[in-house]
Amino acid sequence: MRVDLDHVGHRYADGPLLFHDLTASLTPGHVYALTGPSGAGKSTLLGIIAGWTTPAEGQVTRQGIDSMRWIFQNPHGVAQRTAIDHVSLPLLAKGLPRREAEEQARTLMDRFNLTRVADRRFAELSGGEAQRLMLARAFAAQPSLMLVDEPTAQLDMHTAATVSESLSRIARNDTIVVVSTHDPNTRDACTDIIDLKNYQ
Ligand SMILES: Nc1ncnc2c1ncn2[C@@H]1O[C@H](COP(=O)(O)OP(=O)(O)OP(=O)(O)O)[C@@H](O)[C@H]1O
Repeated sequence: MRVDLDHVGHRYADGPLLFHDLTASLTPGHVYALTGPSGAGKSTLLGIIAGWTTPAEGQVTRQGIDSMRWIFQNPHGVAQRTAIDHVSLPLLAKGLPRREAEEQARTLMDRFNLTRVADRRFAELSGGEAQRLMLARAFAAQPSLMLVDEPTAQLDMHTAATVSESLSRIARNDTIVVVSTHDPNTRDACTDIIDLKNYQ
């Protein structure tokens, strides 16, 4: 399972070249921070990695990527459903019996420090809890590729720190994780850094 970027660069129509000559191999077990100044093309590169945008330059090759999850800066959940329901659902969808799905969901939630709020409704969660829940839910689906766009952008510093801390623990040998971020704590929680500043 891997995504290879080979001399990738991008510009929109006749706009300026955002970045160029980016060569990198993304493999499971790593959490890649995608950093760079505002407008450098972080979200664009996430779209290129996902295969949604064709780069203006270079090649992207994907091997063994059969599922993908996006997590955006605003957590979206079902207000009246409990936190654990959100994490159990992808497990139930995979065919697990309810009891087993809930057991696995609780184990996952524990990893994201959500045990205390497992039975709370989504509407009652704090911003950091809701964002961590999005990470736990995405992991429950066991995607090969997980793309996280500015997960702490809407959070205060303390809450953001709890999300960054969870990111540091999500490296898994069956998922490639890429996180676009401005936040130095989030960057430091990742295992690798791709700084677009170096490709301008
Ligand atoms: N579909 C599009 N068509 C034309 N220009 C675009 C499109 N999407 C993004 N851009 C421009 O490309 C540049 C890079 O945008 P992008 O959102 O990838 O940057 P970013 O590094 O994620 O920025 P930020 O940190 O502010 O979120 C910006 O100038 C943006 O206005």
